[in-house]
Amino acid sequence: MAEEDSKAAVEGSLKAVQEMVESYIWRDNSNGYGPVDLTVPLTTETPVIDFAQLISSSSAMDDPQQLHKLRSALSQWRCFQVVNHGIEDSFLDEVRKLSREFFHLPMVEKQKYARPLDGIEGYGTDMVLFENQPLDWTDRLYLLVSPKDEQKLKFWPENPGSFRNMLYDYSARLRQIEEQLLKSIARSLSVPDDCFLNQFGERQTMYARFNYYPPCPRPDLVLGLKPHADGSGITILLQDKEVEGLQLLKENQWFRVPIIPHALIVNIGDQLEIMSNGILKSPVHRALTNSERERNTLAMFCSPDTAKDIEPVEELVDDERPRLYKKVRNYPETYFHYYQQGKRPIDAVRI
Ligand SMILES: O=C(O)CCC(=O)C(=O)O
Ligand SMILES: [Fe+2]
Repeated sequence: MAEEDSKAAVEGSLKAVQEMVESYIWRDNSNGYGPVDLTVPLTTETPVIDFAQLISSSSAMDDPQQLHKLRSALSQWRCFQVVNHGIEDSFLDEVRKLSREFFHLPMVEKQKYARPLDGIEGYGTDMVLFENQPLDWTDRLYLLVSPKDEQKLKFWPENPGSFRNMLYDYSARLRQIEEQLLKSIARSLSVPDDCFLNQFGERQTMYARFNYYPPCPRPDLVLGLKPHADGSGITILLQDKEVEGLQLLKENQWFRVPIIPHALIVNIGDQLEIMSNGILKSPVHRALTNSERERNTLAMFCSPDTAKDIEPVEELVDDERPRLYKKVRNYPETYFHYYQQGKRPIDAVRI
């Protein structure tokens, strides 16, 4: 190769790397969520709900105090941490260990479960749908867990060996917690216990998203996960036990969510916002990166059956509070489209 040509080739590839790096930089252009900020306050008051006490308050012996606590957690933070949920600490540690082991496998092994270009399930990075889309500094494994007959096992890792069983067990345990929470949330709003669950239907969906954030040299410029609210009904998140990273937007200010090692974080998704006629709101949140340590989290998205219409429950619509959202079916479809543009999908279904 002539000297000039090889110089051009080097410059070309440097430019390509430069462009790649640029595409990870979070630019706060039009959406107003602000720049990456590593110094925001820690939320000392993120509500903590004792699940065992909450459940006993949903039985005949009603305990209004727990329901009030839940109601105020939801209206102030739109999110809470659940302790005493009945899942053993050792099992949660096992879930974390297996997910870390998966992401540490050689790329050729992980590629066996790679997400196809036109699909959403499998192992991979952000779907790039638009020019200038800021990329998330993360690898993910995204799997549909329910309904069972729609699982695509070809994307479910067989390595580590107990990964699949772990996911079966974990999702079954979470399903029970989810159903109890939806009943308690309904009760805290003084509407019939089953009104949200009925809209979720017999074939409600559950997706697991394993998030792996590798160490990033510029946590001040690059986000692990850009600001978003979840498109689920509710999301149950297992945070990393040691490395913090989740931030929550409350009244236009970002707060760091503290680690409670064996708690589950629950947040409202857009579809429960719709069903509650906006009395509940889905919180905007984002994940930061860390320059020294990787971070692993597992989000379980629990949502209504995509073949069913969802809409505000009638008990929460009246003359004083008119209906605020349209009837929608298959909300996740709308969601993905808007999400990747950094827009709020919920705005598309407001009346
Ligand atoms: O990793 C986190 O802390 C947040 C994950 C999350 O928000 C999501 O997967 O939707
Ligand atoms: Fe999220």
